Order: sequence, then structure tokens, then C-alpha cells
Amino acid sequence: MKNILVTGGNGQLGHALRKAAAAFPEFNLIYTDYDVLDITNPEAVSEYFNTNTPEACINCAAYTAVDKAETEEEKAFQLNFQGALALAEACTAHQIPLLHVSTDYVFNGRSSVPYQESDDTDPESVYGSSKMRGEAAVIGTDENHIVVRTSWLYSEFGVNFAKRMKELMQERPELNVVFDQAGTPTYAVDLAAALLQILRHRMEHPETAVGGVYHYSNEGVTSWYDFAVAIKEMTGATTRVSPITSDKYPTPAKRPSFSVLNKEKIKSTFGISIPYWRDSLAECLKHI
Ligand SMILES: NC(=O)C1=CN([C@@H]2O[C@H](COP(=O)(O)OP(=O)(O)OC[C@H]3O[C@@H](n4cnc5c(N)ncnc54)[C@H](OP(=O)(O)O)[C@@H]3O)[C@@H](O)[C@H]2O)C=CC1
Ligand SMILES: Cc1cn([C@H]2C[C@H](O)[C@@H](COP(=O)(O)OP(=O)(O)O[C@H]3O[C@@H](C)C(=O)[C@@H](O)[C@H]3O)O2)c(=O)[nH]c1=O
Repeated sequence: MKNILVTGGNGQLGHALRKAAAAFPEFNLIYTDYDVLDITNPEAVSEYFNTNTPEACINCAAYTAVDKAETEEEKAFQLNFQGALALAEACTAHQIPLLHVSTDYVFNGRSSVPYQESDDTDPESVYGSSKMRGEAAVIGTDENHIVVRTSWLYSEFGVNFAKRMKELMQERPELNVVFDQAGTPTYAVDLAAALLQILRHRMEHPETAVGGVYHYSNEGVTSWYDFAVAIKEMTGATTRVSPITSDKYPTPAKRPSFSVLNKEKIKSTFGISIPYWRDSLAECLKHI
């Protein structure tokens, strides 16, 4: 069995990895969070790697509070940039692959066609900027490391839009949700399985160069409003859900108005098949 270090293992994606891991018996996932391994402390990272010698690392640790990041820039960069860099350097020193997770919020949202990995990044929020620096640090440290950008992550674990909507629909007779931000929701358990599939491919074909940036979301395109309506319909809630424009829902951080990701590269490189977002939402709602 291969020992795989998971950082930020108590977050949403870390819990999703626990669920997805059953289908990957060749991996022994070792879950750590900042109490065991603080990725912003390069000495601690180096010491952990020297003592535990993992054979790959999946970085789920991140600063993900998009609005709060606008006033906590230093904290966001420390975790999303310096932390990613410390892990990338430790993985390179030990000649093991790093799988790092990034976001659709690295794009400015002005495209009208799905973003490809090679498209220019131009984040409009502190969170997006900190994640962009993290990506560059990982790939700049070692071209064999892998960055997987994903979007609109949700699951039965942690805090996310789908869980929040379901709760709000039980509390409020009416909800207003933005319809002028288009993207694709991603069930974190699907993403977790895709990450493990990448690692399996990497371990089975170590001679194949597959480092670089990849996009992964569920299939399809929607808006936050349509996502909320789907949650309402699938849960049988009676709340009225109304579409609004983003200026009617002011937030400290600007979100991209279009952040659909093109996933051809990850599908063709790793043979990953991706579920449609509505099918995954239905699956997830069975567990919320
Ligand atoms: N959530 C989303 O909608 C999306 C997320 N992503 C990316 O996916 C990845 C996973 O996100 P998600 O699981 O939702 O994030 P979470 O915020 O749920 O999890 C992040 C985890 O990292 C932990 N952590 C915080 N500081 C440190 C540290 N110094 N060292 C180690 N661990 C630390 C957090 O602990 P604590 O909670 O105690 O602070 C938490 O357990 C991230 O890279 C994120 O940027 C991409 C697109 C969408
Ligand atoms: C709760 C709520 C949100 N909204 C809007 C606000 C925002 O524009 C949009 C999304 O809401 P949230 O703030 O919950 O989602 P947000 O934190 O922006 O989600 C992002 O998180 C980071 C970590 C990522 O990497 C992104 O891919 C994305 O998933 O919906 C409404 O219109 N009505 C509502 O009642």
C-alpha cells in the first residue's frame, strides 16, 4: 500500500477523500490537519516529510473564506501561497508528486467559452489572487507536480452553498439568488475520486509526464440561482426562490460572472469520466 499524505484533512475535501478512498485499496491515506501538520510552517513540513516519508501528497489545506479574505489578505496568502510552496518544496526534495487543488476564481470571468488550462488567469478577489500565486508556486517548483482547478465545491461535509441553501429553505419563505454568475457545481466526492484516479495513473505509469494544470468540475453549466432551484425541487422545499442580479446581493469579494471549466485535458489524460452536476446533486442530497 502506498502512503498518501492528505493535508487539511478535516475540511470538506478531506472528508470527501475518506468516502472516495474505499474504491482505491492500494492507497493508505494519512489525514492531517494544522494541529498535526501546519503547512504554513516550512520547518514543520520538512520535519514531517523526513520522519514519515509519504509517497505522494494531496493538499486539501486552504483559506477558503472568499469574502473574509478581502480583509485577511496576509492570512489568505500565507496559507494559499506560502503553504502550497512549502509543500511543493518538500515533495520535490523527496521526489514525490504533489496534487494541489485550486479554483475557478483565478479567472476574471469575462470569457464566454469554457476556460482551458492555458487561458490567462486574472483573479478579481484576494482569495483568487492567493490561489493563483499558490498554483504558480507549485508548478514553478516542479513541473511534475499537478494542480487541479475545480469550482463550486459542495457535499454533505463542511460548510458549502448546497447545505446552506437546504438550511435556509427550511427557515425562510423566500430566497433571492444571483443568476448572472454561471459555472458548474462540483460534488466533492466526485473530485476526490478523480484525484485518486490521477494518483493511480501516476503510480501505474511513473514514466509518463503528466505534471501541470488540469480542470475538473461536474459536467454541465448552470447559475447559482438554477443550482438553488434544483436543490429546492429535489428536496421538495416550498420556499420561493427568485433570481436576482449580483448588484442586488453585494459581497466584499467580486465573483467571476462566468467560470465554466473545459475538462477535455483531464478526461483524455487520465481516462476520467465525469458525472452530470444534477445527477451528483441528487446523490449528495441523499446524505445531507
Ligand atoms: N469550497 C469550494 O467551494 C472550493 C474549494 N476549492 C479548493 O479546494 C480545496 C479544498 O477546499 P475545501 O475542502 O472546501 O476547504 P475547507 O475550508 O473545507 O478545508 C480546508 C482545511 O484546511 C485546514 N487548514 C487551515 N489552515 C491550515 C494549515 N495552516 N495547515 C493545514 N491545514 C490547515 C482547515 O482547517 P480549519 O477549518 O480548522 O481552519 C480545513 O480543515 C482548497 O484548495 C480550495 O481552495 C476550489 C473550488 C471551490
Ligand atoms: C447565500 C446566498 C448566496 N448568494 C450568492 C453569493 C455569491 O455570488 C454566490 C455564491 O455564494 P457563496 O458565497 O456561498 O459561494 P462562494 O464562497 O463564492 O463559493 C466559492 O468558494 C470558493 C472557495 C471557490 O473556490 C469557488 O469555486 C466557489 O465555490 O451566491 C445569493 O445570491 N443568495 C444567497 O442567499
